[in-house]
Amino acid sequence: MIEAVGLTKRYGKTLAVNNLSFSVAGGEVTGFLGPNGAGKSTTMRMILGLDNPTSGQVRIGGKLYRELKEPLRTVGALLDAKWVHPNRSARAHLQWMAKSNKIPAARVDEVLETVGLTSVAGKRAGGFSLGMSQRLGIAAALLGDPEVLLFDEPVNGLDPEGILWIRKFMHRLADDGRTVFVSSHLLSEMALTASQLVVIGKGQLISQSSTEDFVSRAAENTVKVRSPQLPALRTVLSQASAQVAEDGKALVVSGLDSEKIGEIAAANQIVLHELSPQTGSLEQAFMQITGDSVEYHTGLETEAAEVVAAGQ
Ligand SMILES: Nc1ncnc2c1ncn2[C@@H]1O[C@H](COP(=O)(O)OP(=O)(O)OP(=O)(O)O)[C@@H](O)[C@H]1O
Repeated sequence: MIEAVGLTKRYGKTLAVNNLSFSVAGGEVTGFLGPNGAGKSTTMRMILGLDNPTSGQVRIGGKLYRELKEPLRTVGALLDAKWVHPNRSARAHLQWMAKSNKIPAARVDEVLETVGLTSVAGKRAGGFSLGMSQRLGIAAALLGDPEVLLFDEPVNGLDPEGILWIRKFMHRLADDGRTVFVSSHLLSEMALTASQLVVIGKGQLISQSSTEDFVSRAAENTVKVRSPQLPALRTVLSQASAQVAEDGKALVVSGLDSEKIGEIAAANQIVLHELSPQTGSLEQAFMQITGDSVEYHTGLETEAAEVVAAGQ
């Protein structure tokens, strides 16, 4: 369990994190989503005691990081996968970490096995691919068998196989009952990985909810209806207080679900050729909700929104 209350971090004139409160529960993967520069890494560093909040606080299992007696046994983190001594082997790197944290040496081979690095454990970590480095970073995070795991942009730069591996691995950790908090600006990836979302923009909380709720709340849910009797259908739907727009030979209806629309059409003996709910995507929801919170507008956001809209 992670609990942030009024968490704030100021760097000179930059308010990187602004009065942020949220909580992350065990047994689920929680995504930490926000545009570039939103304050995700700063928040993660404060959770891990690597940066001090200007005000507010964040607790792990009820304790501040500095109050944890053996931090690695409570919380493990993958912040920067390339943070290893390049000439050390994977095993030597983990042995050094285990020793300095009073973790039994036998645990090293266990975590190497867990992340699938046993066969390359004796090789120089400096020669590892990004995917292997990520696995080594995850092995390090798991050394103390912690209840809480933080991953900062873990799939950045990975190939599809590496992305799939990380996604499945996170689900496994959550299924064990652990608290898994993972930051990303990749929305589609988060939709597949996380069942809960904490969304921030410009350092402030935008939303905390299930991924499902986030999408359905933000993206407009409409129903596309085609009929040879469009004018009559339009009239009866408007009378039922639906908002009706015309899109070529179809109507786009909001304010009524497809069941209700079908019933109204049947009651009025109107033939339907199509009745299809149009659900918004996570991308649309994200654009809509964080639109005003993107720190540096490049025009790409609008372009991306148009691409998403055109694909619907
Ligand atoms: N050490 C620092 N000194 C000064 N400003 C900083 C420092 N660290 C972060 N910032 C600023 O704080 C804001 C939040 O940065 P942060 O890296 O936390 O965002 P982020 O959401 O992780 O972004 P990204 O997705 O690009 O990694 C940015 O404006 C950044 O420039």
